[in-house]
Amino acid sequence: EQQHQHDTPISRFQNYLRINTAHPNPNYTAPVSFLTAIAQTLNLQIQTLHFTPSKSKPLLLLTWPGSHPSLPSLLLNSHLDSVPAESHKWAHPPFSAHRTADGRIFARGAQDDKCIAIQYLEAIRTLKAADFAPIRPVHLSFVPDEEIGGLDGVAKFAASEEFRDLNVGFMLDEGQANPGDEFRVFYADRTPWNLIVKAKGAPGHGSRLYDNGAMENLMKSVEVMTRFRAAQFDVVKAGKAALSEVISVNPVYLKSGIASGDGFAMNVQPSEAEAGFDIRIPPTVDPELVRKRIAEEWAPEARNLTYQLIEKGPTRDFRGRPLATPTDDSNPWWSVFKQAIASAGGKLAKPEILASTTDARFMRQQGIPTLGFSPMTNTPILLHDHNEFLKDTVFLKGIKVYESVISALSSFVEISE
Ligand SMILES: CSCC[C@H](NC=O)C(=O)O
Ligand SMILES: [Zn+2]
Ligand SMILES: [Zn+2]
Repeated sequence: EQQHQHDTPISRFQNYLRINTAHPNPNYTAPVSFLTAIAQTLNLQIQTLHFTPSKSKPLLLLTWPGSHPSLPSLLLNSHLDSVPAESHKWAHPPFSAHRTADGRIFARGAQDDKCIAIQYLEAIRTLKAADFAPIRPVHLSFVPDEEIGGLDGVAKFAASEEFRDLNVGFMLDEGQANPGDEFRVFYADRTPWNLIVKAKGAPGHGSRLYDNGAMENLMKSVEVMTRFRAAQFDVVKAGKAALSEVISVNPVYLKSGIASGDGFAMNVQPSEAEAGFDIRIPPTVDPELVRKRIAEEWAPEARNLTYQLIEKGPTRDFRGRPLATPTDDSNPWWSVFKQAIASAGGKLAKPEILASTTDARFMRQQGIPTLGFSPMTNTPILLHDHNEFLKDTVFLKGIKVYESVISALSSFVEISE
């Protein structure tokens, strides 16, 4: 039966997955054309925005107008790009969107996050077919470069006049799968920092023992950071916090040595050494304390160390508050969202902080309440992994969930006290 249906929610999902938008050279033209064509069939308003002079990083913005255009709107966000895939390590090619007999659809982006892009649109298709009309405007943004930090995507969009004109009251962005049967929801991300520590020291013969070599200076630094890492991890291991609630510090590269031929001069102690770290800061931590720790303990000048700290996005909103969206009755959007999940027959897990990072931080910076949500239950967490897949039944159930969520969020009118 399925084989005879060439234009279904599943086939549209598969066709979207077949567009290779993996870094380092994501094709942004093809997905924008593909989604534009769908938007035309749904009679949505269509805009393509550019925030780079070369116009190579389009942002597609769709609008379903509301009957009360002056009310704050709902924004549904997803990113166009994906991380690279090592094809030869996959059971099915990562841009084939191959569907197995048991319904698993394999593709890079199946979970992260092309599912939600098509689910938003399919939910709108169903709602329109049922003559549902939103009170608030509903906007959909399909953005470039999330996987590389979003600086030419959401960061510029969130700061733009076009964005201000949307008068966004609430945003939904991507979340993460759950192997269990509850829907996960995320009220904050951790902020990513890159730290590069550089050591200098006296060079010398490989046989000599002396103080203050570059390697020794760097390794002391690595030791101190490793101890901090272990202490944070112990808190998690003791069950006192989730992984996403502590600071993570992970070394990602080490660089030193005097090149010689195909290898290194083994009897020369080098005069320079360098290490790179991925650091993630939860919203509960004062970032200033981490900056201080880096300067005083991890890379002190006194040990001949210098460092470069690249903070990839904000840690506080424009009022100086942590980037976290309230998930209690103080946030009317939360209550409506929660109720809509229940109406769709779903169970909601306890709201979490996301261990990684999404575009949501730039919206929270603007003070816009934003939840991370990808309706994937009974699904292994495969984002950025080999053999990323999503089951057809899970994908279709997600459309139903969004029908409930989009209709509820776009039609509630806040009762002011
Ligand atoms: C430097 S921002 C990188 C954003 C990226 N997002 C998804 O994986 C992440 O590493 O969490
Ligand atoms: Zn993602
Ligand atoms: Zn990702």
